[in-house]
Amino acid sequence: MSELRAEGVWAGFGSKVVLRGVDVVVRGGEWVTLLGCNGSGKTTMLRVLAGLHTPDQGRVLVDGEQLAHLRRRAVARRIALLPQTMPPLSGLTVRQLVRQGRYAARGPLGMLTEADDDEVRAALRDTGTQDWADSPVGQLSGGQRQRVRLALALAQDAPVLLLDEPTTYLDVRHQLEVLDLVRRLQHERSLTVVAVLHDLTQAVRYSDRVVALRDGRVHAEGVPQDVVDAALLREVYGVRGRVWQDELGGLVCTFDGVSETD
Ligand SMILES: Nc1ncnc2c1ncn2[C@@H]1O[C@H](COP(=O)(O)OP(=O)(O)OP(=O)(O)O)[C@@H](O)[C@H]1O
Repeated sequence: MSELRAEGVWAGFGSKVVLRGVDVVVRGGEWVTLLGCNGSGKTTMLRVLAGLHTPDQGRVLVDGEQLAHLRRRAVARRIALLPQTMPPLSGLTVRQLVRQGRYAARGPLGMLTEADDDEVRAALRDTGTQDWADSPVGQLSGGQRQRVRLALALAQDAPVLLLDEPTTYLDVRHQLEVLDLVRRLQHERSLTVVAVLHDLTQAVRYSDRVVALRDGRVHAEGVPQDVVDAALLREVYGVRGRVWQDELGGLVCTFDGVSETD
């Protein structure tokens, strides 16, 4: 199980400061969800955690090793990222694309072995994408493509999985299927998961802990039941709403409107 730790991270784009001294600890095997309104820095934080965006100050450690001291491939063996957007997928078939996940771990000149193909098959099977293995990715629907992209990240077989809005484009059934799948893999493969989710009910249901960002700082963190409340809706999202427990014990958020105070 891998622990991911960000210490005092400041990061941005040129003179634009996005993250202002963020500390986040994700313990091995834990699922932490980053919350926050549009533009609050969630994607930037995920990219910092993936070693793809270099902080201006502070550092990120995976199992006590600084990402900045690891080679790109060594990072890829430890951390896989499902990004929010991907470049156009050209004419690759689903299998060819998912095999790219193995090259991320092996290097572009590395030969793929039977064991690599087993990983690819497992990723296709686990995401329910094996029926499209020989179809061009470009011919799939947005939701089907999203599941293929998850397969690509899983094929990397890294102990840390970072997911930037993994349920985008998915209908509600496939949203739950993907989140259930990630939770199953979290337990079966002892994955450490950091996700960005916009649906608060889902965030509460699937996360061990949540970290809410506001103006580039950690505004609140903890177990979801402690953190997600009406004050968080107002302070972090600027909406009036209620958070209540349904008869099955799950937290549900109901929104009444945009807050006048924020
Ligand atoms: N490449 C870039 N160049 C300049 N500014 C950027 C760039 N990428 C993001 N930003 C800015 O950084 C801030 C944080 O963006 P980020 O994508 O991290 O937010 P987010 O919380 O993930 O938002 P969303 O919920 O909309 O995905 C925003 O103000 C955004 O405009």
